[in-house]
Amino acid sequence: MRKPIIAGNWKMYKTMDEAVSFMDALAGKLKDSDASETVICPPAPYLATLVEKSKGLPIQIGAQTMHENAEGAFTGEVSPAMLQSIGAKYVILGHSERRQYYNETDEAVNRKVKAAFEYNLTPIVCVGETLEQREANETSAIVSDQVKKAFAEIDEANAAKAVVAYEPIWAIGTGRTATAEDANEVCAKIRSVLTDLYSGPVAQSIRIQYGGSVKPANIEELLSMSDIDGALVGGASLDPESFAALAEAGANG
Ligand SMILES: O=C(CO)COP(=O)(O)O
Repeated sequence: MRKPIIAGNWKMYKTMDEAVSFMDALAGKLKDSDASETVICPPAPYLATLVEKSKGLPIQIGAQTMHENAEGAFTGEVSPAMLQSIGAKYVILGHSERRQYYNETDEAVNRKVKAAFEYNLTPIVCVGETLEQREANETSAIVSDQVKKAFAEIDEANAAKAVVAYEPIWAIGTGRTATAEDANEVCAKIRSVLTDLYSGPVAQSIRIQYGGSVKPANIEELLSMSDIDGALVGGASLDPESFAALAEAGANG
């Protein structure tokens, strides 16, 4: 049985005061349940504060990206060792915005996935096709290739802990969600690629999220699908009421 995982990706939103108010508003609204997991991925300057604020709450804190090296002369970057040292537990890797605006390649994503495991961080590995690719019927090939490259040389023990997020690029921030059936079909394809790479039980234990205009109004249908084990949420994770509703759906489903 896979635990649903609801993760909020705040992207480049909120001031420190707003981030702290969000955590205060969320406290008491989340069910402390072993049946699901809830994660917030704030901008880097708020990570350490939010790790402190999350203590005693059923919520984990994750980063939105990281460098692949533990340290070095990489001005402006944040390393996996730094994230581990402040108590972050998750890291989003290969988000389509990182791939598009910061030229993150599949090979770079793979190096970061390896680094995440080295520092005991759970990677949320993002994959997804553009609208053009979907219209050209390339979704399955593109997403399969991204998954294979992200998991290259990752052993079974680590792979079993990973989270994969299927985020069709055309559904991000557009209000256009993939239908639950279409999203599930791609998530099932991802699981079949993972079954080819690893043993069946490992592929069955890897959690696969859907992301792209997820809201309280559509989360239950998405979570009811056989291969969707959670959601990676942008816009609707910024408001404590709506994020709490998403987390509640995760805990119920
Ligand atoms: O990119 C996303 C999460 O990583 C999805 O963003 P939206 O939920 O705003 O569409």
